[in-house]
Amino acid sequence: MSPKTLYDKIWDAHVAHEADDGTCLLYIDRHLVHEVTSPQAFEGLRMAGRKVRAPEKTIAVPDHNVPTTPDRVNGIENPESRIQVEALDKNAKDFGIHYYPVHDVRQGIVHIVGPEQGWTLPGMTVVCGDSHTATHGAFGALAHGIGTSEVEHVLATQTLIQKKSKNMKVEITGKLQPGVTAKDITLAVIGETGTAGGTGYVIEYCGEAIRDLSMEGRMTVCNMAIEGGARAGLIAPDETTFEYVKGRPHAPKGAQWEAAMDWWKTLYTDEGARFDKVITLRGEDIAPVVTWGTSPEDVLPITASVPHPEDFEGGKVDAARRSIEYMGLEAGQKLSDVEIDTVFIGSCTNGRIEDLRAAAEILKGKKIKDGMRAMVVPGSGLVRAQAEEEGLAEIFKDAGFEWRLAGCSMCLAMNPDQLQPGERCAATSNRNFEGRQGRGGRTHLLSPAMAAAAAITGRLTDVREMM
Ligand SMILES: CC(C)[C@H](C(=O)O)[C@@H](O)C(=O)O
Ligand code: SF4
Repeated sequence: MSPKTLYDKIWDAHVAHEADDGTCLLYIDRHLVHEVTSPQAFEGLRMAGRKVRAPEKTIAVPDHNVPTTPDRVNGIENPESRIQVEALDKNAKDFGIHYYPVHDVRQGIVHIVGPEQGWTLPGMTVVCGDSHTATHGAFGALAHGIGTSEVEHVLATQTLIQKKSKNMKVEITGKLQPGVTAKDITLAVIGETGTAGGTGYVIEYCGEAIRDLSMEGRMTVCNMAIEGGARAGLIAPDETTFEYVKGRPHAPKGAQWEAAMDWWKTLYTDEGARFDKVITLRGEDIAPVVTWGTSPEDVLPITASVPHPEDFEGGKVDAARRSIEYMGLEAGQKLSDVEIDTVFIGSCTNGRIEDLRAAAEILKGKKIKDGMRAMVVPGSGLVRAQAEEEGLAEIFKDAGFEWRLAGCSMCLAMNPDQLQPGERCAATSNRNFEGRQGRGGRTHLLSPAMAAAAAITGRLTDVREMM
């Protein structure tokens, strides 16, 4: 048998049918659902008189629209948001799927809840009507976003029509320097490949620096595969993965666990398997980074300066000029001189307990800059509870942060957590598009530790100065 990549193996194990032109019908193991991209899909089923094919493999949670203040128990004020969340409440009930409603402590961002509850397992196919489904690839699962019509198709059939992508390897060799995190890795990779570098590929991340990451760090890396244009990102499962999964509410148990492990242990890229594209970065060369523009590829070490548009080539010159103008920056200005007024710690990229620990470590015994608006939005109710138990919540509150309830929040500002025009935010999320965090708002992407450092000084700051 010819050697296979990890992606090849998972793909081959899930193809139910292959047409002559290579289009495949892929079996789907887990379907995650949130309130934004599912209402029409359920409505389609209803109109056709169909049921959800595998309700036991379908998991829903409201996250994008939910307010994160304690008064959310009184309901959602914004009518559009309320309609979407209420539709999910009703659809979950009518179709009998697993559901974590707003008042459930397990509620949170779908990509944090899935792994936390043990729904996401190695070797699975995982889909969701959401681009950051790539997160689940950290378990060695083939996980990617789908559109609303595909959501309906998966609900009805538990299959998806797909063509296979090409194989890309992103290797991070060696060790990371102090102050450098999974977020810096994933941003640095996009800085290298650009937002289109992964188009048409599924990325396998590998190398010592990836192996050394915790599961949470691996989720951060895979989360942003989509920002690099890839269909999905994945990491071969290992002891770190198995240990994380074991004992989670929906993970297999007893003999089923043993059987699962037999399959999971075969999930690696065979010696000699062929990749269509390979990128290698040295872990030692990665610095704490920050974005300066309005695309995730606009990334530089915090020690650098805002670039000059002329430094770019072709169409990028104009894009850089526009980015710098929108961001209210000046070419040549030191990034560490850029003043910020808002800090957002949260999102499916960096809203897990280790992210909160990393930020709290920097904030301990310190205060945020006068006038700064800073908030921590834990990725799930369970992350929030854990942080309270560990005393992290107190550290954040003592420093001057708002301590919120779980949801997507200011990552994309579909709920009331928004930037005002001209406000500038250091954010641990994954997209810095124009107006992403509120119309006219400006976003700098960075790691949780870097966000904490910026909250204290009031400007983009090299976290290594505070360690
Ligand atoms: C709302 C949803 C469809 C969207 C996505 O697909 O990613 C959102 O989660 C985002 O991060 O922009
Ligand atoms: S936290 Fe942000 S990136 Fe993640 S699913 Fe929610 S809106 Fe999308």
